[in-house]
Amino acid sequence: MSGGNFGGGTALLVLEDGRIFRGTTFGAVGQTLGEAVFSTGMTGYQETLTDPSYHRQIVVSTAPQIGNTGWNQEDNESVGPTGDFTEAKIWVAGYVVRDPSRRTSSWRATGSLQDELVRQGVVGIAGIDTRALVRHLRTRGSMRAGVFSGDALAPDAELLARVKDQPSMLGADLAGEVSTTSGYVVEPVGGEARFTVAAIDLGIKTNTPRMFAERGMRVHVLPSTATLHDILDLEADGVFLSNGPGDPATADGAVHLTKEVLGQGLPLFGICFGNQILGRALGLNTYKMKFGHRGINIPVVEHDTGRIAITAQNHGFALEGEAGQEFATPFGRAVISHTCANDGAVEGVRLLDGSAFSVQYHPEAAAGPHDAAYLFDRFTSLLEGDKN
Ligand SMILES: NC(=O)CC[C@H](N)C(=O)O
Repeated sequence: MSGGNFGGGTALLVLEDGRIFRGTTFGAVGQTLGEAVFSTGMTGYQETLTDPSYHRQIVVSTAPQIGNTGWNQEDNESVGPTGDFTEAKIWVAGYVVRDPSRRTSSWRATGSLQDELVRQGVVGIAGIDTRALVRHLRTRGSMRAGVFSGDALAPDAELLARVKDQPSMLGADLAGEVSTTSGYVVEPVGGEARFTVAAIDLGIKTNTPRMFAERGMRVHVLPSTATLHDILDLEADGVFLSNGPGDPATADGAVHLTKEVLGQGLPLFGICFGNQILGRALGLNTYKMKFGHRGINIPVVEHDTGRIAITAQNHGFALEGEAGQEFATPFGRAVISHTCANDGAVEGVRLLDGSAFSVQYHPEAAAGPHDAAYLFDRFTSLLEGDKN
């Protein structure tokens, strides 16, 4: 299978602090704007590219060779516009790599990464010294950026002006831009549903409903605008708050809904953006991290047990708080249950009575290690009535 035709033309990556990296065209030719962030995952580029949480971000891959396994119809993490799992959108705004594979080699591949980027009009850049770029982003922090090639090329000062003209990720309200508008249902694996879960889609990854379905749950994936009435109408046994893009400080609607759900005493579980929203509903604040956590080998400590899980992560914001800190909320006492072993960032919260809990990392693990899959079992036990 051919790897596609790339590397022909000049492409520029322009950062908002004026630093410019020169490379070659990769994927679509043209212009894209977004926040430059880096991911350290050595595998799973298709899951990363299709994760709706990356909406409006230009992703830099620290893994130097990208594209070896091409593109397949199984690893998509977004749902297609018609609810079709095989026809998934690439959500990243742009893709920055060192060395794109010239050849696709996988029995699952239906095409090349290059061709899929072109088909979906996603502008990339290759031949970049990604080590230098990532060191720059670690020192200066994630920042606004643009990739330019073909007709979009212009004098540096003009490109920089375009980069600075875009809105910042701080204050960006994006969940409504990626959420399903109609809702859809994911049926339990093996027939009869043991429980019904209302999943609020703020940018949900496809593997999450699948994890519930494998545990005998019927999952109603609801739009980000869903109300408590929608949840009660379904007679849902529990509520799930998904991952998603943007600044959690803007997600007032989801925070309000979460408070209502907690007020009803319905079991609640959240992942990533969902963790930030549960935290806010419990009275915590969020902040923008310098360069965030994006990768598939990030260690997290669970304070109850001292157990460490190696986790998949993708977040640029975090909750304020200290490891093991307990605090009062209108819904009972809560605790900062998990923190990152690298930098102490908050990675989980829960109500002490066990009825609501969430994590900043990705137990659905697509891509990533499966250490944290037990959290789906914990939610299952919670729906069975066991709060521990
Ligand atoms: N993956 C996510 O849910 C990301 C949450 C949020 N947008 C952040 O960057 O922190």
